[in-house]
Amino acid sequence: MITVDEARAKLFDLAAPLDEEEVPLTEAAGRVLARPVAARRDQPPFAASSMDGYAVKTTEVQLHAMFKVIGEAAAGRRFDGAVHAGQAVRIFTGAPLPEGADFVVIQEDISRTGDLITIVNEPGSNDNVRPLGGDFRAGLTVEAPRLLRPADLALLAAMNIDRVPVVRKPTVALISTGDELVMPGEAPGQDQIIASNTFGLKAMLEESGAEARILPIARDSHASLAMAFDLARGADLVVTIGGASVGDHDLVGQVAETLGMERSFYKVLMRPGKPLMAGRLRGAAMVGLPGNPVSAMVCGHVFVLPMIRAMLGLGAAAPGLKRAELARDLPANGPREHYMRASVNAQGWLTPADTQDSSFLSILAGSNALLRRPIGDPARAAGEVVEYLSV
Ligand SMILES: Nc1nc2c(c(=O)[nH]1)N[C@H]1C(S)=C(S)[C@@H](COP(=O)(O)OP(=O)(O)OC[C@H]3O[C@@H](n4cnc5c(N)ncnc54)[C@H](O)[C@@H]3O)O[C@H]1N2
Ligand code: MOO
Repeated sequence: MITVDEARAKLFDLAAPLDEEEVPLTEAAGRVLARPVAARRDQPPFAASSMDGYAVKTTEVQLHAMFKVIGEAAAGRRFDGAVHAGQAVRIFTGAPLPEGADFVVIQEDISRTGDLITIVNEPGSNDNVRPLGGDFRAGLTVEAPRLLRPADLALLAAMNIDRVPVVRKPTVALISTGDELVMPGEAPGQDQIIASNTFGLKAMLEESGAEARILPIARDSHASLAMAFDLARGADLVVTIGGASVGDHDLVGQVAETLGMERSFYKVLMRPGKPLMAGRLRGAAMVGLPGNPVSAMVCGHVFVLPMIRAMLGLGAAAPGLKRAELARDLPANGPREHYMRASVNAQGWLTPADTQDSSFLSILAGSNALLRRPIGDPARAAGEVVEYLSV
């Protein structure tokens, strides 16, 4: 058996970064920028007023000074002409500063009678002018790879980028396997349960930028599993759930190998998640998750999400760990890396759940952390600092 880190390294070998595609700016949120893009213009493209007021010459700005208003400059409509000594142009926020003017006196500091204005309050030294290119100059680049957030989209728009090169979304085919499973909403037979893992995994994967497709449940037979693998053709990653262990009906590995799967590894020193398998099948990465619902979700966080990030060009990295103080004592850990369901409160105290059964989804859903206990971790006392993964 290999360690969690060794398994993840092997999974990264199966998860090469995908190629790029171009999408309209409106569809670029949450996507990963594939290569640097450069601003097509200066912003602002002219010296602009940052306030509503009057544009004048700095040298003439002083308390009680008087000016004649000779025109108006609004956002989108500049004043055609120049400001000379003793003159002012009515100006609004965002308007280009007229030629000859380099200061905007805000209207609160002005008294106006007809075409004449007087500065009635101390105007201060702030010129209320945004210089040309003050925000950015043409050629400024947004670097890649970068997960595009709302502020990035606003910046790209201002840069006049209407189509954005992004990394293609990894497509994932999710296959639940087992004679005991029915889909949510169906009427289960006496010995049946509802397929749950696929739904949790689909949500998890899509939150991370993949596109996941839930395939029909595969039954515990060669023919049914082979058909499911056929339906998965075209996906970048095929994820099976269940049938990974050593029972007579655990056929996933066997069937995948008959179809040509080159195995990368089987079984990891991990709890839950021991019977994890992975390989390459028909040009796609294949990951076989254990069927126990919590095991499948934990493996999703520890292995599948890092693979998705690698495919998105965000690098091959383990999920980030945070630190908290243990709220109670814990016995020594055994020979497998343990991911314990736990809750971290606002004060930073982490309480492991009393029940760690790898099939209890109610416990997982009530947790916000997976406490990571290294192989052979000694007993820990309340108050010790431990590492966890936010979930
Ligand atoms: N003799 C041994 N038995 C088992 C071992 C072992 O080492 N020796 N390992 C145990 C561990 S650990 C795990 S984890 C499970 C995983 O087994 P499989 O991957 O083969 O999973 P199944 O047997 O198909 O199912 C396990 C369990 O999960 C339920 N399940 C399966 N798929 C779904 C789904 N999509 N949604 C909800 N629930 C699902 C299934 O009904 C079973 O109850 O093996 C242990 N056994
Ligand atoms: O490895 Mo299993 O996932 O402990 O339940």
